[in-house]
Amino acid sequence: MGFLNSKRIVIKIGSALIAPNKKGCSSFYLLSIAQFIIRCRMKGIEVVLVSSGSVAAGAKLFADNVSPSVAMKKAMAAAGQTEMMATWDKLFDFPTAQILLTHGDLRDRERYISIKETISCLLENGILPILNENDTVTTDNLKVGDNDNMSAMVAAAAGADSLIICSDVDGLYDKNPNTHKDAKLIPEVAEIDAYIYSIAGDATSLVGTGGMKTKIEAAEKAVSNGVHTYIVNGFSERSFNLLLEGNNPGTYFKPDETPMHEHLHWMTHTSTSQGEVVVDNDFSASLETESVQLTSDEIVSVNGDFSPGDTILVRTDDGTKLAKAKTNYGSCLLNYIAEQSDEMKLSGTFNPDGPIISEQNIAVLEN
Ligand SMILES: Nc1ncnc2c1ncn2[C@@H]1O[C@H](COP(=O)(O)OP(=O)(O)O)[C@@H](O)[C@H]1O
Ligand SMILES: N[C@@H](CCC(=O)OP(=O)(O)O)C(=O)O
Repeated sequence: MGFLNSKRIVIKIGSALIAPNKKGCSSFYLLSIAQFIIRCRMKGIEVVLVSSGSVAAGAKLFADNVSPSVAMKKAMAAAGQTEMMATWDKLFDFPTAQILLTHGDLRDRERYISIKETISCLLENGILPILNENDTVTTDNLKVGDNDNMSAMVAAAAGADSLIICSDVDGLYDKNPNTHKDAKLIPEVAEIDAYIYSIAGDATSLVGTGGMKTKIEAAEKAVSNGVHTYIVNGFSERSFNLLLEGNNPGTYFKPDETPMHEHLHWMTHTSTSQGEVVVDNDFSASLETESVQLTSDEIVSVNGDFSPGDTILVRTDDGTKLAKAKTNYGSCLLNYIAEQSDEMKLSGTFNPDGPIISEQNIAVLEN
């Protein structure tokens, strides 16, 4: 089992564990989680914490909080975040650090590198990084939206070997255990396929976001990065004891044997496309070969506004998503290339500064 051999882990804690029933923060469940973190560190395992709960923690401060507006939820997050950090902080006798992120930060390569470097520097200095989404400044376009997916992105940024997602149930069941008494726990998932997604439902608790669906999305991101991934019951101290004994307390997702290269993983699972290039079937066919190169004669059209270095989606006219790639050209120049005469495009030689996308920067998507 992978966990005990880990050098660095990410542990994600859901809202229900921090602020059960939206009545402010409670250390009731956090005590055994903090003990686990301390014991990991004593074993030499570096720990990064992704903690939800700011909205749930702040809710009690707002009079009419039954169906809060978006603005009120952001205010709850701002108020609850300080209480949540203070609650964690008093459980440790080593320093903690707060990192608040949006998807806008994670999908920008420079800011992503900065996050990576900060996390590593904190760990090297014995400080526990505690991350959450910066709910107050997010917009629909900028947010990850749930901390399950964010924890997988953080696991990649941190270069973690294991991701432990602590929830309010024992793991992934063949159906929602809160609504089906006969639901059975699935101890191990070797491959995340359509069946696994079909059994993963939404949250049914008062405070959770995303339910099992976002945990499966997170697991998919993590295993493709070679990360041992677990969904465990964070209410139970037993889960943490079992992990520390090298056993699986919930559902274990086996990591891919050949993890994606770091940059390709970031492009596929963290970055979002700033625009798209529609290509012909010759390019689709070339994806099956050893040397993939997009030439000007294979471009059908260019959509969106992007700059050199941005991530773009490469797709066919019928909408099939072929690849995500880092473009060496901006949309203006690619539009110009796409509009050239057939003779010029046929030569495929409009290449003043090298290839349109470089082979090592193409992440082929599975359809
Ligand atoms: N197949 C399933 N197995 C386990 N839980 C499921 C399943 N489908 C839906 N769920 C729901 O997912 C919930 C956990 O997700 P969520 O409430 O978002 O928790 P968290 O706050 O820990 O992220 C469970 O309480 C359960 O109601
Ligand atoms: N950023 C939000 C948490 C969002 C979220 O994913 O919540 P959860 O499903 O409880 O992990 C908060 O701090 O309230």
